[in-house]
Amino acid sequence: MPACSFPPAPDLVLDALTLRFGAREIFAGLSAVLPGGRCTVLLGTSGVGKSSLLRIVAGLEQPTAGRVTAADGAPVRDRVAYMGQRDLLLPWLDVAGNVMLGDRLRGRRPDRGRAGTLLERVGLAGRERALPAQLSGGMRQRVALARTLYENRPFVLMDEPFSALDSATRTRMQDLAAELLRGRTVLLITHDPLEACRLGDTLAVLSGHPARLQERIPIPGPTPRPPDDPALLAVQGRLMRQLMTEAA
Ligand SMILES: Nc1ncnc2c1ncn2[C@@H]1O[C@H](COP(=O)(O)OP(=O)(O)OP(=O)(O)O)[C@@H](O)[C@H]1O
Repeated sequence: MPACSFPPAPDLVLDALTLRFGAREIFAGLSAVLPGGRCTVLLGTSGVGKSSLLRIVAGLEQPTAGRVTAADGAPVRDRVAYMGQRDLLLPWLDVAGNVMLGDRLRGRRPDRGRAGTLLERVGLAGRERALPAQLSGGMRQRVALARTLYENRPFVLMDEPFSALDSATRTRMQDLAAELLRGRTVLLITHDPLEACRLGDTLAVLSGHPARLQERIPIPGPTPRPPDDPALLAVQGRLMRQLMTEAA
């Protein structure tokens, strides 16, 4: 799979998004631009509204008000690859079938070769015929990652995509994602400050009730950053302080 088979993806524009569940306002009038071809990492305390925001961008949740558009004016929804917190693998399809599910749903001919290459890259070569029930949680998450990468979309939305992985596998999968998602507009949720600083071009913290996006933190230099990169270490300390203040 090429790192990016189209020009850098456009900005995503979040325009005055409001979300209410009953009387509870999760966020109100939230606006932001997610820079095109860049990875924005979204952090914040549990329950603040990160997944809801991601689902709105994915078109899976309707905001109470506001809208999400792409800077090129074309519709967003059919250009999105979404990887949720739950792997959403279909239990009756084998691993390769799950990776190629999108093509099957769209009535397109699946590309077995590309699915196989991606499964190899996520460390699951030889498991193409396994059923999801025969896999560990971390393996299932890597199948979901392969499926997301297989989709080859300009907008990629990922909700804690590496949470079930041991730290060595997690680091390898972060490297793979950074390589294969280069040039796409990515919004990635994580609770892991190191992961945020390895992968993010920009960090955004969502906090408060209703939630607001705090001042964004840019990190210079290409991703994935090595864990001892000086730019990473400087921002990680600042980020930790901010997250601890928000959680207090
Ligand atoms: N369909 C729903 N109906 C009612 N309330 C909901 C619904 N979905 C989410 N919520 C509430 O909205 C708030 C934000 O949830 P959300 O899952 O977006 O948080 P989060 O920041 O992603 O949390 P976490 O980090 O734990 O995944 C929570 O209080 C949650 O209970």
